[in-house]
Amino acid sequence: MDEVLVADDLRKSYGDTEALSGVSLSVAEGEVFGLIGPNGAGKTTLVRALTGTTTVESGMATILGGDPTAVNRQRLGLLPQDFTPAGRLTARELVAYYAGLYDDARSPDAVLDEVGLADAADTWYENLSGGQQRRACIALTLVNDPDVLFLDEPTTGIDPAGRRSLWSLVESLADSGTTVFLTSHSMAEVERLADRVGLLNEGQLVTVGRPDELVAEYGGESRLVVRTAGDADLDLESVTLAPALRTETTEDGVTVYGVGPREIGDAVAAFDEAGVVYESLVWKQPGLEEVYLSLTGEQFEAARPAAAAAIGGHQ
Ligand SMILES: Nc1ncnc2c1ncn2[C@@H]1O[C@H](COP(=O)(O)OP(=O)(O)OP(=O)(O)O)[C@@H](O)[C@H]1O
Repeated sequence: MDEVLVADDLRKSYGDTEALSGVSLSVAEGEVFGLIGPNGAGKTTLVRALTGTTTVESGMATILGGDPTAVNRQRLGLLPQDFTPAGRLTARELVAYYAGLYDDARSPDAVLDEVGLADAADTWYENLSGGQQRRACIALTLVNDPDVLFLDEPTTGIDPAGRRSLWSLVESLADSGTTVFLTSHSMAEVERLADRVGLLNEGQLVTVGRPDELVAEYGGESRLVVRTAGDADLDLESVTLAPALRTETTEDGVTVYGVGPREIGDAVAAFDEAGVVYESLVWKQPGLEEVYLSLTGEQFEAARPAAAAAIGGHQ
């Protein structure tokens, strides 16, 4: 399969800030590549290098086999994170305006229909809801039927049903051969859409792989989260868990690591038999979010353990 995007040891600094510290990757035709990473990791800079809108100090980028600054712009679609088109044009006028910039553009109404905006086609952009505005922006990137589509946080502000329909749209675009470079902070979005994921942290590509590969390698164990808020006297010694399980006490309960799908019943029974009063029990399988947290070293406040205890069950 042809490589549509290639980054080879890209380096770029802004003053003392090294935004890209030797990034190499390639994306094949029809692939959806998901780029994740913390704020300031260098994601936008990488997209800009790949689309020829910023220069790099060293390394090489190619898009559709050529230099990004020389690429035929008719073949690209780019949805930036922040993009505000003219407010006093209707959705249809906006799409028609952008269609006029290309030699060969799609029908504005067909594109509006595709992003779920057919009913709001005659509404001024400024009067569309936030989610509708984002859909209109996506429509603008599709009007030239691009071969390569860069989407930066495409579904921010879009309601859950709309998000799912846009995910289906991205999937069908990829099925028809469009290469998609997706930047997102939504792990659910990336897990659903991306064939491969790259995690960028402090200008370096920390890992690249299929979502399931990354989850298997870095996601950690499945776990049972027991919330016992108010039960300050939780006595783990009295909970007879299988020896292989590991527990960690948190501010509002306990997390039991290593609980597979078939062990959930026994683990819950162990808490019941010990008379533990719990508010909720949640079984979690690791996903891309756990990969992200483990590789970036970030933690959600709520997930921070108050104290850790490895009891390994009761022997
Ligand atoms: N034009 C610029 N001038 C100075 N510094 C910049 C410029 N653009 C980016 N940077 C810096 O380079 C680093 C990488 O920024 P970049 O925008 O690529 O990160 P990002 O991963 O896209 O972040 P976010 O998730 O917040 O959008 C940051 O430290 C940022 O402050």
